[in-house]
Amino acid sequence: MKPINIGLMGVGTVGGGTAVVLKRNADEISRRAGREIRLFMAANRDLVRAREAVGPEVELVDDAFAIVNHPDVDIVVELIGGDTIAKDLVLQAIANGKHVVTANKKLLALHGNEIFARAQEKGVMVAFEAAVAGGIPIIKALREGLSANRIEWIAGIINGTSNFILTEMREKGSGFAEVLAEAQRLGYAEADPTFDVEGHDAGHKLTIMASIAFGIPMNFEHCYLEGISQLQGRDIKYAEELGYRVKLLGLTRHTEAGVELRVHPTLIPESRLIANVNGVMNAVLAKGDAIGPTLYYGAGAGALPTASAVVADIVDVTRLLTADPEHRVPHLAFQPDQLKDLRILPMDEVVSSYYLRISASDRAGVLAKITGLLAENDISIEAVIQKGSVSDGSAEIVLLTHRVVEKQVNAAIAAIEALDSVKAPVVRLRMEELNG
Ligand SMILES: NC(=O)C1=CN([C@@H]2O[C@H](COP(=O)(O)OP(=O)(O)OC[C@H]3O[C@@H](n4cnc5c(N)ncnc54)[C@H](O)[C@@H]3O)[C@@H](O)[C@H]2O)C=CC1
Ligand SMILES: N[C@@H](CC=O)C(=O)O
Ligand code: NA
Repeated sequence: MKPINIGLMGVGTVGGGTAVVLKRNADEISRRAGREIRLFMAANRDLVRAREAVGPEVELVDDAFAIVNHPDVDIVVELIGGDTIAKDLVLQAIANGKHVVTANKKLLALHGNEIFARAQEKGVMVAFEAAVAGGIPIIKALREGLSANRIEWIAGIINGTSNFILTEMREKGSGFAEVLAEAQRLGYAEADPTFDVEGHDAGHKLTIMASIAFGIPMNFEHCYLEGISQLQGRDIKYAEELGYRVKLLGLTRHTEAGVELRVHPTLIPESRLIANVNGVMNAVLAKGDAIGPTLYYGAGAGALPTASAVVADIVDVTRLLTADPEHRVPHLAFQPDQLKDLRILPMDEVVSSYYLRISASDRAGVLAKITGLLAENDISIEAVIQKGSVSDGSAEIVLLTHRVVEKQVNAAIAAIEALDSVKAPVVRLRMEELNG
């Protein structure tokens, strides 16, 4: 049987890793796919670096359109990133009837609705396992393994760079900028690392998972994003004293009122497995009504782990090439005409528990005033610690609340900040039990 010809666009961290895995495991891969899979052509801006990665036998070009328009390329692998040229290339590949494998979560979260519609019309596959949680086969698990379930919620540590930064800061006391530079050197970070540390990348991945889990279109524009750049070391420390770890979490939940779609630093009880996921590792907790909570763990970024997912998609697509398009697994798990446009809840309507840190004058009666304002807003307190007076005569009060709608917490914070004895903005972090 004729080999499957791969056209690789972008030979950087993930593209280079993909070339390595395709070559190193060629025998295993073709035994699984049922035919030889060969790297036929590659495109990269820097031809010298790309040549080192792909070897002498592969045709190398600097114009990726030469790949999507080449009649002998069967599967186009997009590993350039971003949503400008990558979008044009993917749409052109689809228009030319080629199957696509991509690791590009930004492209899918922002333009997936259009891309999957075009792919559907042309009867081609767009596979994207590497786009969410790197090497962890989470797309496969959500789309196929849990297809009997009504998925209730998903919570994930889905940005390796942020988790690496939080871990290094906590364990070694390293500085934020220094650890971010290390994450960039190791190839974990996005081309623009603000996407990692401000929560955008996790938001892209969460958007894709919510779409597959609940059968909704991509809704990235409604995803709430808060990253780790403003997180302070003392809050991580106080959280630990109270038995919690702080993680950048992507959380999506199907409620009667709509779908929560939010990314933010989150306190998680330290006894949970997911609270102990460190470094560049990712983990996704998915709760199905039949199976209960399930946990998926593995490397969320880096050349070879991400290539593992890219190559698995290439194998999947190869196996299904001859299948009637109607009998393939739908791109977004649900049949395309069964997607529902559910409402995404604004943050005001989200229900969570909260960590509040209040810097107040160390005077009698201040704590009573604060707890009074919380009570006025129907917020009950789970724990309080007061840190001793600091040199300027102020003290820090750290409170954990029970679950309450966010609008009420915002109202209470505004009232607390209006007190004469409160001098600085209240620090507010969300807290999730994640116990099913
Ligand atoms: N690095 C990681 O651990 C992971 C990355 N991803 C995604 O994989 C994709 C690629 O990421 P990386 O490999 O890290 O990026 P990278 O920056 O290392 O590689 C991108 C490559 O594309 C090339 N390129 C840029 N514009 C081009 C153009 N117009 N024509 C041809 N080549 C061009 C660059 O020269 C570079 O070699 C992105 O969508 C990223 O979000 C997904 C999961 C993990
Ligand atoms: N920049 C991303 C790469 C993988 O998706 C991350 O750090 O997780
Ligand atoms: Na994955």
